[in-house]
Amino acid sequence: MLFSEKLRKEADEIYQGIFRHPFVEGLGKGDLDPESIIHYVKADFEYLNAFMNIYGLAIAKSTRREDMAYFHEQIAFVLNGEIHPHNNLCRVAGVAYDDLKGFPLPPTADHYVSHMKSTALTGSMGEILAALLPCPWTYYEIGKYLMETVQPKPDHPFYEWITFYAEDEVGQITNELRRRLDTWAKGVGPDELEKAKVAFLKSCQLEYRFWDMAITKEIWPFSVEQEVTTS
Ligand SMILES: Cc1ncc(C[n+]2csc(CCO)c2C)c(N)n1
Repeated sequence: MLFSEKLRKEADEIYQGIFRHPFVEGLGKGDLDPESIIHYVKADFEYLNAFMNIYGLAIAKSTRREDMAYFHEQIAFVLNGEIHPHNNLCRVAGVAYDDLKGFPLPPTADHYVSHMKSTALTGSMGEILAALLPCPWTYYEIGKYLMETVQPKPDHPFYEWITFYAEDEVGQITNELRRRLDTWAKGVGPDELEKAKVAFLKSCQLEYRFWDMAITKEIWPFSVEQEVTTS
């Protein structure tokens, strides 16, 4: 069994929890609370900015041009592609996308980004790939799950969101990340594999919590000024 297949098996309970999460159910039913959508998009815009920073850290660690080119391509996808599902969410919530940019990350999103950043700074290439993988992989599976269970028509409120993540492009991103992780895994010992597994499972848990964060509209306990470094 490939390393990524083992990871997927270990994380199955978390994936099933994500498919049944109220936010994901709401996407399927088309009846999400606009305030939860707004909370999600505000956090996700900054999460995606941090995600691009992390790809930049991965480039800094790369020793092969081929790896640099790969991470560079991924930045372009996040920059240009992920706008579409966000625009869909904003339209349903009745808000302008520009009004949701530049907000500090709520605690869970902050934790998720910190986990990926510290892994990128201190971990091996395999650990970095493992920490990044649940991001496209859980969304691709959510997309496919909603396609199968809801079979949305173009008039479904979240048709673009669902079809965007169920599409081949996100599938290919997932498969390419898996392929790279599996190649790395073949050349390292059990201690290295264990560290990558821990990084992967933590990101899966934080994907679950990210949905929770939107439903509960999670905020910091005190409203002190917080720095936002991107816009
Ligand atoms: C919390 C959170 N997790 C995953 C995604 C989806 N996503 C983000 S970047 C990317 C491409 C990876 O190269 C994908 C599929 C999201 N938007 N927000």
